[in-house]
Amino acid sequence: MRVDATSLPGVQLITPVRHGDARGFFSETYVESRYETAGIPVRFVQDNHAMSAAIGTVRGLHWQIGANAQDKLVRVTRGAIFDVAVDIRRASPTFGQWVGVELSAANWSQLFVPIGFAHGYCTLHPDTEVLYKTSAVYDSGAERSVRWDDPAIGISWPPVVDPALLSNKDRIAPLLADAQDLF
Ligand SMILES: Cc1cn([C@H]2C[C@H](O)[C@@H](COP(=O)(O)OP(=O)(O)O[C@H]3O[C@H](C)C(=O)[C@H](O)[C@H]3O)O2)c(=O)[nH]c1=O
Repeated sequence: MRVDATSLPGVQLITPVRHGDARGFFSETYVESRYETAGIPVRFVQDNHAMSAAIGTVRGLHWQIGANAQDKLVRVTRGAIFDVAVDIRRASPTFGQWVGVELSAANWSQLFVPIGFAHGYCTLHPDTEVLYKTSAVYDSGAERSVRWDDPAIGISWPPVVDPALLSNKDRIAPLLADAQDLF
């Protein structure tokens, strides 16, 4: 398993080993003890699976607050995404800064997004499937969001987001300056 730091301390890129043979491959995509050793001492309690049919689908930027704040471990099993984490901890020296990485079925990489970061992605292929673990369960009342294209954050999204396919919730998300319940 390879672990790489990103430009945002705490946000890590993990690439598990894929054992290939004439049939295909086998991969241990999560082993708690191995991830603890890698600096991800998190107990995950929920698995999510999202499929997006269209290229240029944007989901995010989201987080949960309070007891339902979530660490996330994100991977792609079909297609590809540009996966983004944004530091929303007001006291952080990197507040408002973002990091983006391509996660794909081809590169098999995972992104660890700790509590304190907003998360979002855009799809780079049709029928992209994203699987991710969270360290707290879903609570719609604890969900908060900020606009994916807020100029104050300035994420360099790939051209596929022109036009972006958005949920109604994401279409009306607030700017960072107006967002509620940052960390
Ligand atoms: C997140 C979530 C959603 N849902 C239900 C609620 C809606 O009926 C439906 C779609 O929810 P939503 O539009 O919030 O899904 P996304 O836009 O993909 O939201 C996710 O987007 C970004 C990328 C994230 O990191 C979060 O995990 C999450 O906010 O699934 C559930 O039942 N459980 C859940 O954990």
